[in-house]
Amino acid sequence: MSENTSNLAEERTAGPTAGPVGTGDDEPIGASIEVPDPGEGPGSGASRTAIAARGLTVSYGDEVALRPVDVDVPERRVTAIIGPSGCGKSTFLRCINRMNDRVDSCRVEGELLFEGKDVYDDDVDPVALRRRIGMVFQQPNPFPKSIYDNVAYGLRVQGRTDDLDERVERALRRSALWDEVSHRLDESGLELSGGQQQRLCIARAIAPDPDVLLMDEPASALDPVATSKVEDLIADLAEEYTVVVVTHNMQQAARISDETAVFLTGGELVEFGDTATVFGNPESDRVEDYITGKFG
Ligand SMILES: Nc1ncnc2c1ncn2[C@@H]1O[C@H](COP(=O)(O)OP(=O)(O)OP(=O)(O)O)[C@@H](O)[C@H]1O
Repeated sequence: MSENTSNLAEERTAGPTAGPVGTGDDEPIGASIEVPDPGEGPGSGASRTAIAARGLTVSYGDEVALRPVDVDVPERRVTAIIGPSGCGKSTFLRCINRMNDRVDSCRVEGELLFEGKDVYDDDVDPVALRRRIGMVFQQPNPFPKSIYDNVAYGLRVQGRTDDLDERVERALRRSALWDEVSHRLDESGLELSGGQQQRLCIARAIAPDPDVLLMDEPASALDPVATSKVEDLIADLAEEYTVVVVTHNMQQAARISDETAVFLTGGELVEFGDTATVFGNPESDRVEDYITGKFG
């Protein structure tokens, strides 16, 4: 994993993290969710904590969006965040790399620790933080630049232009896009299909080699084939990165994640645990009602 978090305060770099954040409608809840066996999953095995919330509370003006949240997100695993519309999933995700800083009315209390350091400490540079915690949004949002320049963007901003070709190729291979674009790297990223654009955005996010990848409904704007490719990719990425993914789609959460956090109305984290247990044998009756479609 990476060097000490103290460099969060030292770097002055920009990452390609900005972009539209979409919100979608809840997808219909399927009658049956295939539950993996406990211990199965993309990144099975003991893992240390990468991100921890301690009494994390978030309000927009007078409206409380997250009630005190305590959670430990393990390193190099896929953690899914599920829950009904408006329960604070995106708010939680955006706390992790301080995207909420951009919202004037947003007030954050409590602690959000990344490798033990509170990301809201005064000496943390949010831009340096976002270099280590990349983000992918619901709507694919490539820059109006070539495929190559999209992937190279964050590296160039950081002045890391040595071995640029190799780094771009590696990110595109890691995103399962290289074979489809290697012969047309000079073409605009906007000319790719929606699913390819989303994998390009993933390549752009991982090219600067972050530790964490935050994904806000990364497949909800995609067709089933493209969704399946992105799901496969998410599982692969957990070999190298800590992945936190917000999804409305419970089947998807069950398929791709090792851990699942269930937020319910009012911004309450009601259950967090390994995905097989959360879906197969939840502790909370409210969570059981939610995942079986009795409300939500
Ligand atoms: N920029 C904002 N300004 C004011 N209120 C906001 C803002 N963003 C979110 N909220 C409010 O905070 C609450 C949580 O919203 P959030 O987008 O985090 O929920 P969500 O679970 O991700 O919803 P969805 O599944 O619909 O995307 C909602 O009541 C929402 O209206």
